[in-house]
Amino acid sequence: MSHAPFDTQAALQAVLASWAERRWLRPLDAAFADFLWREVPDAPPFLILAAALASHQLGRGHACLDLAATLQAPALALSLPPEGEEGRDVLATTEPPPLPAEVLAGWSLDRWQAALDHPLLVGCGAGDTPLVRVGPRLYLRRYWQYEQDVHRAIERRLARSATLQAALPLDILRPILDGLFPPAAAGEAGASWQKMACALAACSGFCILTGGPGTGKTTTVVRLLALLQALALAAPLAGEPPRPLRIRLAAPTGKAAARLNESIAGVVTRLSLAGFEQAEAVRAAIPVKVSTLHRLLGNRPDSRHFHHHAGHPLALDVLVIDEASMIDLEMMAAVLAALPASARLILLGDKDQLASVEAGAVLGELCRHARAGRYTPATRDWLAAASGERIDESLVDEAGSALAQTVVMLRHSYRFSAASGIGQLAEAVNAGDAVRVSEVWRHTHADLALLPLDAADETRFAALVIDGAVAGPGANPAPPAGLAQTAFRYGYRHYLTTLSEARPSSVANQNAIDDWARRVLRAHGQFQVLCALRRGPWGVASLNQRIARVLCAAALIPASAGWYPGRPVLVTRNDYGLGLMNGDIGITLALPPAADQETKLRVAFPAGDAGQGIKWILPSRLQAVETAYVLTVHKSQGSEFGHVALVLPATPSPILTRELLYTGITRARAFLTLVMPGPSRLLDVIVQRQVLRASGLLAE
Ligand SMILES: Nc1ncnc2c1ncn2[C@@H]1O[C@H](COP(=O)(O)OP(=O)(O)OP(=O)(O)O)[C@@H](O)[C@H]1O
Repeated sequence: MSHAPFDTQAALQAVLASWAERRWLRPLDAAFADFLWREVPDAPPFLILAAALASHQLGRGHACLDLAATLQAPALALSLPPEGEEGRDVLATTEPPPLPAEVLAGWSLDRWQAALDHPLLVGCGAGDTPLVRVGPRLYLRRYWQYEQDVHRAIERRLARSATLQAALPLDILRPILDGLFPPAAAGEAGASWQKMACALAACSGFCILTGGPGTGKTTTVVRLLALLQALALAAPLAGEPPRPLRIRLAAPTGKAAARLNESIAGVVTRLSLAGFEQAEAVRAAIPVKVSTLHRLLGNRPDSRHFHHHAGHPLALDVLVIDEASMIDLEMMAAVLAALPASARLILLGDKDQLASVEAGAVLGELCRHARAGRYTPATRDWLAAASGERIDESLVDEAGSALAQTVVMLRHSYRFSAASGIGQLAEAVNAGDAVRVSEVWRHTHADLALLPLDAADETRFAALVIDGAVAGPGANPAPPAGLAQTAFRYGYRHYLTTLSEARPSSVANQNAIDDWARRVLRAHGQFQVLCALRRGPWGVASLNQRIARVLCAAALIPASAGWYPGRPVLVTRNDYGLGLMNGDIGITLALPPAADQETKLRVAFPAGDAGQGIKWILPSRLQAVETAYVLTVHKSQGSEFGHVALVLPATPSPILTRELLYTGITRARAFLTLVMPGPSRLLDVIVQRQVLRASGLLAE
């Protein structure tokens, strides 16, 4: 009996066709396979299979196909069958397609790699083959190139560290650092890491500050920018007059840019620069405007290319990118290409969050060893002299890479105290520790609730979405009276009543109208339902409809479909014409009628780049929006809300991973309700499942 009954062109074409028909593969993946077969009719079937799967993996965020992982656990590595189709036959009339495990049965890594040995189609480096194989990783050429470009560009920047360090005399650096981190703050847990981060970043062309929510990434980067400006103003390069550095702040999405825009001005204003020689000049030289990466690079309509690139670099000295976990490989390559060789790149982000949905989990990959530190003895000693802080010996490693010397993980959360349920839960989930997760639920926390919810339990569902209420049998545990802080536990009633009660009576005063929109948007930010999946009864589509019905039945909104006042919408595609970015959230408002006119519906969006402004858009101009009573955790990245109700599905799915749960939990600023329609052991399964993105960024 043949081990591989699918190893003929006809058999494999039938497999790929059946997968494409079921949407297990994207039309693009199947078309790629067809193209290769047309171009090279004698290509081995398992080469074509690998090519189609490499394309499929790209669609799932992997930079390449990991052949070894695919052979070891095909369903897990490929996430096939996809979400919602596990274990059931959706189209009962047709024969179920063969599973990847059946197709790959009997194949070894050696044999698969040998099948890929085809010089016309698969190369092993530079060349013009459509595919590139590096060991067990198979790439589409473009993504191999991006990975190479990113790898090399980072190495080049890291190579400047020694020169930068040598050019930075400690007698200049140390007093500035001590001024930015006065001893009182240095005594607190975590402050020393912030100080060390500034020291390391000051002498590197590339650095990463990673840390969970509220660990002080923004605070630290503002101090770092003050340090860099103070150095530039005090000790200019030989022969040059002192000039402030040209610094730009950016974020991958409009939402993330808007959030940093909101916070950074306050942090800069509050920054204590007592004792600084040119304090106000330093402060004035720290920018407070944040743009999206697309805007910074100058996107060109209908093109993958940007206005700024290696041949036309950005005119800047320092680029800070916040929420860097959302940068995909292609964007990272574009950013690095457009940066002048002398510019510094500083990435801020939470390495444990979900990565971009596009291919490449760049930040996660670069921070793979951040927890372990891996600082060399030389770094330890230099840091001790530069900052007065000592690294714990467990984080020292003689063999630490150049990259490890410029990655700093901030380890203390200033937002969540040691007693915070959200903080403890996030940590336990992040550590993949199911026992600690159940331990968290055994205690009472003022900021955490667990709500088991039956699909048919309309009353409790309504209480949650309208008033943020968590009550009834099984709701665990109710905060004791002394701890209850109901003030922040809003539901959607909060923004909907702000909408009706704060509405100006006349359209004449634009300031009053804008102010009303700002209040509604702020109130809306106090509560958000999140979920994991798109499909099924606990997916985004059904939950959105269900919530609209509940709010309509409570007379909080006038309709549950179409455009109506109160409808929150999420932008799902960048629209440069309207200045809206994928992920932006707006609220539909009925403007008060001007004389003789009808009420006009407009959607109010925070203007983002312009700070506190409001953008008013006619609903009919919004081509790519969805109702946003519920967001997927993926879409919620880069946003935070006062109270988050995180709804898990009733059954496991490959989408449910530790990173997803962690990202969902950490979207909550003040209160988290975890809604569990399924058994509590589902949490254990999720906590133990990690996203492993195939990549070779650190593999060289
Ligand atoms: N060294 C410190 N001492 C005291 N408070 C601090 C310190 N660093 C940060 N904070 C406070 O902790 C809070 C969170 O800080 P910050 O916003 O800088 O964190 P972040 O990591 O950028 O947060 P986010 O997860 O929202 O991006 C702020 O209120 C800030 O003032």
